[in-house]
Amino acid sequence: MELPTQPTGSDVVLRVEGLRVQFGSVNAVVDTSFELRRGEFLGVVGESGAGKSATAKAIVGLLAKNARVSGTIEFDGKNLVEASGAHMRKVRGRKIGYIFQDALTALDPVYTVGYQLVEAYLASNPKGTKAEARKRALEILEEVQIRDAASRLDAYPHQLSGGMRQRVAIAVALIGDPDIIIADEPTSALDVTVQRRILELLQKVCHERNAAVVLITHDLGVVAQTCDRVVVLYGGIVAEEAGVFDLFDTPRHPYTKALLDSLPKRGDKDSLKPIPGQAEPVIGEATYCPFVHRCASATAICRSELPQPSQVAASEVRCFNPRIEKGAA
Ligand SMILES: Nc1ncnc2c1ncn2[C@@H]1O[C@H](COP(=O)(O)OP(=O)(O)OP(=O)(O)O)[C@@H](O)[C@H]1O
Repeated sequence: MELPTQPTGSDVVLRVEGLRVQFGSVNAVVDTSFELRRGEFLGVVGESGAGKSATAKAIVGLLAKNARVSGTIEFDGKNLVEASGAHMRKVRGRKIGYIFQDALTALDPVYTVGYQLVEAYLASNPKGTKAEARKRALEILEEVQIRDAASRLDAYPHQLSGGMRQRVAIAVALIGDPDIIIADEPTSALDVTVQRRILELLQKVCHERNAAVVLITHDLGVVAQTCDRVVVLYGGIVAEEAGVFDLFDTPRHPYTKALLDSLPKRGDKDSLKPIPGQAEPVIGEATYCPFVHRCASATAICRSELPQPSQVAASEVRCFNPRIEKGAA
């Protein structure tokens, strides 16, 4: 289906509307909507099973074959949900780059770093020459701060450390100059210091290119460090969407509040409050709030209806009983 280009403002580069992903009777993504604006870092946060990866994979067309997808993922005037495999192969890597948690799965173990960068460059620049691609590969390795970049071109992925591999994965994602990067838990396999450096690098190189980033993570610390705006997923719906400052300052959804309370506070081990209970997969139609079993603010309506998005001050919230602080609009 052809869609009119940019219907919701010229700075919107990707629009997800009513996205649904089902694996048999499991509703991995129930009904998810958000927009991504040019040059911004959008965090998609939530616990395991919330539907983060399914959302990311739907955007790049890499869902498992048993997935049923509906809704709209509007990019460049097309609904990617209905796009052909050939169209997705053109979009992926060239216009939408992606970085996954484990660079070892993203990088091909049998090819050198240089070969993979050259291939990625030529896929996005079919008229380019091998010499040009090799030059660009070297430049981008230097840009992602790989020391001794010239000799690393001939290295195989397993010869590099985890942090270096993730830098190479970032280089592969960026070499085609995409408008968007989807980064799914890009640093969770790395130790904390390497994680911080990689995130700073991702921020720097994406800001320089004005590339927008969807950063998928279960780690609110990562969100605070890097993101402009945040989408909180729970049970396959967007529980809350807000600017990063508003989200941390005045969480409106009881789940967002619980997530923030579950973070360890500096110097106060007793402050940590884990969220009681466990997230449950959504089986069949979603007819009530998915957070209801764990929510201290739940009322009768939460058990019988799925809340729709509503605006509370600067946040969009799907909750019948959002947190409305004194003084908030
Ligand atoms: N290929 C699949 N077949 C069947 N069910 C799947 C498949 N992939 C995901 N699911 C289910 O869909 C739901 C959402 O999974 P998803 O991987 O999107 O969650 P997530 O938020 O990314 O979690 P995590 O942080 O653990 O990766 C889960 O209940 C999961 O078991």
